[in-house]
Amino acid sequence: MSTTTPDSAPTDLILIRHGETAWNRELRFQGHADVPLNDIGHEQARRLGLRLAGETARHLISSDLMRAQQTAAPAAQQLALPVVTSVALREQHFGVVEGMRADEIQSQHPRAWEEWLEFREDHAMPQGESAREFHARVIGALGAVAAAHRGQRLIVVTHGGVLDMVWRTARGLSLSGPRQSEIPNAGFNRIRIADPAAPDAIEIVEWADTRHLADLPPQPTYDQRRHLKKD
Ligand SMILES: O=C(O)[C@@H](CO)OP(=O)(O)O
Repeated sequence: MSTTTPDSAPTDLILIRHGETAWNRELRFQGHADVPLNDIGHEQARRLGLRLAGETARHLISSDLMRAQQTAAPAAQQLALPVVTSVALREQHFGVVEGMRADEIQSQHPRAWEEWLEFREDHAMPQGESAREFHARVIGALGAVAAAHRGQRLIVVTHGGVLDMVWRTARGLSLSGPRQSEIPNAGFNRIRIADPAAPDAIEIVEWADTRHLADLPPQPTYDQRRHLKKD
């Protein structure tokens, strides 16, 4: 029996947003800032590792930022896989506002904050990356990963913004406008890419499943304008 994978087989990607950090709980913009998991985030990662142990994944790829690598570590141990890191799977770059809460940005960079609230795809925070640039980076990176491991099952640990780009692309939504999907820390998402040469054609198979996180503290909730608390 042949063990090669037919060229037509879709690539199955399990996409994970990293576990919680102190800055997630404080609703601070993180972007490329390298923030570690907090205690809840480590417990989320541990539970995720147990859940992923049942997946026949062949590769484990992670954003090189610490919060993603720390989330990948228990799964790597369960599956006895090395973690391959990728700079291209980092969060959107938020430039000078990284580390700030919404109220701090509003007082220190009022114009940038006003523009942010318009959610235009060509807007970038000062010294940051626009949604359009970010989309090209991350969908290109996922296409390259799918091409390198065609027809296989992979685990990719990455960030909320990356998952937002995947959701918009799969649903044919504009890159402008606020997020329209739930993206919990350490949630489980599964997508398929049929043709790595056309990575925009994404099928969403499962999204935002958090059954493995039951009875952990509730995650901070956001209104449509990310980084603002709902209440
Ligand atoms: O950078 C951040 O603040 C958020 C934005 O979505 O991303 P993550 O916590 O997933 O890295």
